[in-house]
Amino acid sequence: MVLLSKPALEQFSFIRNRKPTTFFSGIPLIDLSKPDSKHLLVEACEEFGFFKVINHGVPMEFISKLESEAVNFFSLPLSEKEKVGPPSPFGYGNKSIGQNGDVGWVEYLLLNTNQESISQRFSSVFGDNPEKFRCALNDYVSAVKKMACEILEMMADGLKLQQRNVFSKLLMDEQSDSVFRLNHYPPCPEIEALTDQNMIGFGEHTDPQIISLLRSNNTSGLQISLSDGSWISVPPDQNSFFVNVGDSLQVMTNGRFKSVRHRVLTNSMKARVSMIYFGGPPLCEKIAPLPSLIKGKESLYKEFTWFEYKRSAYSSRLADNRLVLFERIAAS
Ligand SMILES: C=C1C[C@]23C[C@@]1(O)CC[C@H]2[C@@]12CCC[C@@](C)(C(=O)O1)[C@H]2[C@@H]3C(=O)O
Ligand SMILES: O=C(O)CCC(=O)C(=O)O
Ligand SMILES: [Fe+2]
Repeated sequence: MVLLSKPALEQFSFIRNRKPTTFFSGIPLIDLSKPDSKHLLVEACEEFGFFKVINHGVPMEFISKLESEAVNFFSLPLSEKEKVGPPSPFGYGNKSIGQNGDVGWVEYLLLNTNQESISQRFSSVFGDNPEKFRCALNDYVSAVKKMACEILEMMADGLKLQQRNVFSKLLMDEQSDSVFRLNHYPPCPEIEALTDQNMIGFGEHTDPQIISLLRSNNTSGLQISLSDGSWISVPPDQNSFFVNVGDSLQVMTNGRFKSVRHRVLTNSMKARVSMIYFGGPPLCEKIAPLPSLIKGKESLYKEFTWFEYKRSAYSSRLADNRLVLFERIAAS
């Protein structure tokens, strides 16, 4: 990324009242090796829509290999990276997020998890060994998807649902519309010194899918919003995964689980590199509250297909509440 002139800076958002970061120590910690974690997991999804996972089973080798491929890619000259951009919606993006005017201090690669299309489009930038990137991606995504399914099955158990694969089967489906994203947030010490504010790397939003699994290097920046609207900084941990409840899971649990609003502030000293797997259902899948989670209550959402939701998401701004369109108006 290149440094910007003052007028060019105006397109970015900043956070005022810059204070030294204080990290929140109350993020729920889920140990996947303990079957009893299912209760903690349900509590975490109800209170925060967010938690940290240890003993996740993803080999460190897979993580390091993909991270190093990502670092290599982002170190290429801009002209090379732009050969696989702009994202439509997949591909390399720089500062622009989505198609509707959102910008952040970030560059990224947005991919669908269909390996065929990745290899074809990316072979030019991955130079003499595109296979290496493809393998690293494949190993990582398969391991993370497995973890996502385990977590979703523990959630179903914790919710006492009869069908423990009610959520995970959507990710396991061949047609699952899952997405993978590599984000790079370069440090920007000059800009932050000039303005004495933190820049927004990735503006506030909720993830539309069912579940997102995020792994970052040891650079801070991720913040989540609590139910009172305050923002808290998540202590980075390169050995763990962070999990977000997505909008679709909020709907399927009839609002019992909350999709977490989150954002990323840039770190003025260190680059942040994150890799996120967004587990989504097939496009034709009907998303609606599960009957057993409505019992005795009102259904809070109308039924819609993932295709309908996604179409509406892609015409929204990042910070929009995308679920309002699908809420049922309570009968009075
Ligand atoms: C501004 C946008 C970017 C986004 C598509 C959208 O129109 C609204 C949702 C955004 C988001 C957030 C989570 C990850 C992501 C890939 C997704 O599925 O929805 C992004 C989309 C994107 O970056 O294209
Ligand atoms: O890069 C991060 O740490 C989070 C980014 C994010 O929330 C997203 O890509 O949806
Ligand atoms: Fe996100």
